[in-house]
Amino acid sequence: AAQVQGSAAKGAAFGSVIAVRLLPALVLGPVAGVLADRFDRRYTMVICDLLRFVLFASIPLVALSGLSGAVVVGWAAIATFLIEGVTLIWIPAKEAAVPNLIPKSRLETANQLTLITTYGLTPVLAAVGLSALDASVRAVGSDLPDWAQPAQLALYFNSLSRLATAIVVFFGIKEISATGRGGARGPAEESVLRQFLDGWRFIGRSPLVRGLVLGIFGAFAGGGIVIGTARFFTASLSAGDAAFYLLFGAIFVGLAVGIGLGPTVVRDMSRRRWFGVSIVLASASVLFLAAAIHLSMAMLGAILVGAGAGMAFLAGITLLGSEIADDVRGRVFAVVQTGTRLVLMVAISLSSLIVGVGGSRRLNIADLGISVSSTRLLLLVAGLAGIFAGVSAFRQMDDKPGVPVLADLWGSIRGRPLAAAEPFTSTGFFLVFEGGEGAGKSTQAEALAARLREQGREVLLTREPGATDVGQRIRSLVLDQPGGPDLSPRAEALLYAADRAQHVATVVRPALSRGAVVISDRYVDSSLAYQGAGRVLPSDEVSWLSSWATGGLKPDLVVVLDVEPAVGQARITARGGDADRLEAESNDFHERVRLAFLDLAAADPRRYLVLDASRPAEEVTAAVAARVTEMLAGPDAAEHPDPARPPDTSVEPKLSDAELREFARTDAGSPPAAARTDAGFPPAAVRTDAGLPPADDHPDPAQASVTPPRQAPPADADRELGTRR
Ligand SMILES: Nc1ncnc2c1ncn2[C@@H]1O[C@H](COP(=O)(O)OP(=O)(O)OP(=O)(O)O)[C@@H](O)[C@H]1O
Ligand SMILES: Cc1cn([C@H]2C[C@H](O)[C@@H](COP(=O)(O)O)O2)c(=O)[nH]c1=O
Repeated sequence: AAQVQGSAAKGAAFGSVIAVRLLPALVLGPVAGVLADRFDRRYTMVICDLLRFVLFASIPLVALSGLSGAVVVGWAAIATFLIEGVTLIWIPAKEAAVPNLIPKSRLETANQLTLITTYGLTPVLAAVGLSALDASVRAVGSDLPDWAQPAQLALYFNSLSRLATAIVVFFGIKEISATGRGGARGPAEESVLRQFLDGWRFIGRSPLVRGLVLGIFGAFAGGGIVIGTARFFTASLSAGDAAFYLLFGAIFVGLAVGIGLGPTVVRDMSRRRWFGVSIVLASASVLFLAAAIHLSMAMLGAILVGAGAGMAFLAGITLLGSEIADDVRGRVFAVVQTGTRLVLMVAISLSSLIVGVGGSRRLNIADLGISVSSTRLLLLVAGLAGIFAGVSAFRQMDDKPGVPVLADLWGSIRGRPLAAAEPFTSTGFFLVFEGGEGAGKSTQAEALAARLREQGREVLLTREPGATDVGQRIRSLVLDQPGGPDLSPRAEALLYAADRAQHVATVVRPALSRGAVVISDRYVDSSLAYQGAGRVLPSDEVSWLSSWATGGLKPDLVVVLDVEPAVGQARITARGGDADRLEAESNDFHERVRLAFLDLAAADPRRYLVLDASRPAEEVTAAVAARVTEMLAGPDAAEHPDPARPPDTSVEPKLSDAELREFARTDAGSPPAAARTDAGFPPAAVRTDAGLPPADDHPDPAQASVTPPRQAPPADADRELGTRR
């Protein structure tokens, strides 16, 4: 088509070639999915294979029949077209059946095997086998009968391989009928049209599927552009055909590496996240290709493109297989299959047309005479579009909102993926006071609690360690001295984490679920500062431990009361009593602790308020109250205009139970914007950390009592921890 003279004719020729290649996919693709979901998949596969057996065999047989060359070629084209069509029906039936035969945990390994054999081993074996056949047939002599020509033999082989598959599937894998959408159920009751429309509706409605489809199409579009521009690209490197094949080979090496080693490298990383990250990797590598000035750079880029695409492909089909219900799986696979063909063909054809026409242009920018190649521009656009698709897919599918992706990836590679926030719905506000010894945390926490109660809010004043029965025992283990246990830093970190886990599960979460304002004297940052910076344990490990203990619960606001250790120490001495194990640590230790608090605050200024705690207590209280009032009024002020009235939990959650359940099944990664928690805003709105809480995670407010650490709780509804000293 590209060689046709005249741009209009060229365009028409291109259009027809694309149309002919895509017609079977366009016509049969949508129906294929309905067939896979409507009928017994085993019979569908067997019938398709028998048809392919006949069609493949017919090509050489017609050639032998003595009909004219035009008829032979014409039939070969028609048969190929029909084979393509039948294959389009066979693939979704097979793809939708596989997840029913394999345990979910082994699906990825099965997909690895399928992809490596389909795209790696089998084509190579076929090429080697065919050339061996060709060589041995030629060795026999030139006067071979027509039926024994290598191409004819290859077609008979194809034909027989379909017959073999049909026999194996029919007699050997009867489970295909017994599981999932099997023949026992017979054709579905809805009409084909209805099923077809339902399939599309499902894809449009489900963020997971939308994300997958978007990501896969984006990746294929990028891949198509890379293939379409490859020859021009090697020319722009002043390299010849050999370089073109080298780059092509590099992409396949990358694919094999991605598919073969990807899961071993990322280990337990969420597959939803891995999918998005892989697409971004592939697309960023396309950008790298666009900028390559040497063949070695291009080779590296091509390997990375392949690796990213291979990982995305593997993650994508595994997610499709494992997360999509059996009754729509065939239709989803069919859409993906049809769409990818379409996107790939259009991307290859259009990109080669554009770069063919565009060539290389010399732009005179400020007399610099810069040469801009349309190939590279196109690669640039493809890379950017791919990154956009990857990021969008990631956002749609993310099942760990709030967990930083690079840290999560790194944790996964090291074998310690970060935990997703625990499912949880909150209408409350969580505030933490942090700081060194004697900074005034208890003083400020009590003052704030009193103010908020005056406004009619339910306030829970609590602390770490020691807010629960278990916590009190832990507190005396970690802090009592002399005569206390000689704790190692790790044991100390684990004890604080255990106290926190109990505290969050039995005190903090229940109160937040009720809509209370929870004020805690110390929380996670104390572990990061004392065990991390103070005891010099790796802070990411301490952070992981705390995040695991709390199920990812983050405060809405952390107030860091900053004071020089000497000043705090003087206040404690003035207060009287013996220094505990940590108070008795060196000045250097307490300096490290102080700097750690300041570093934590600097890294996330929206969630922290750092105050100079050497100022008079009342000034500090006023500053805290101003920030808290602003946050509590925040974007939700209109929702709870009367501060004397606690938030109306009867309107929460905003989604019905059924919607929440659906949401949790298909979209646990994307809580509605109003319900997000990680950034701290909106404080008084519903907080769902990860979609639907399991049934027993809805604590009964009546039972969600706080165990007082030192004295009985006051009789009123607000529960308070006793004064500590
Ligand atoms: N801004 C302030 N200026 C002077 N003294 C203060 C100030 N805030 C608190 N104090 C006093 O300092 C002492 C320690 O205060 P507080 O118990 O509130 O500190 P803390 O940070 O909770 O201590 P700890 O680290 O032991 O938990 C108390 O006697 C308190 O009255
Ligand atoms: C939560 C937490 C606390 N610590 C240390 C900090 C203090 O020295 C004590 C608690 O005493 P306080 O008088 O109640 O402030 O424990 C820690 O090292 N790690 C933590 O996670």
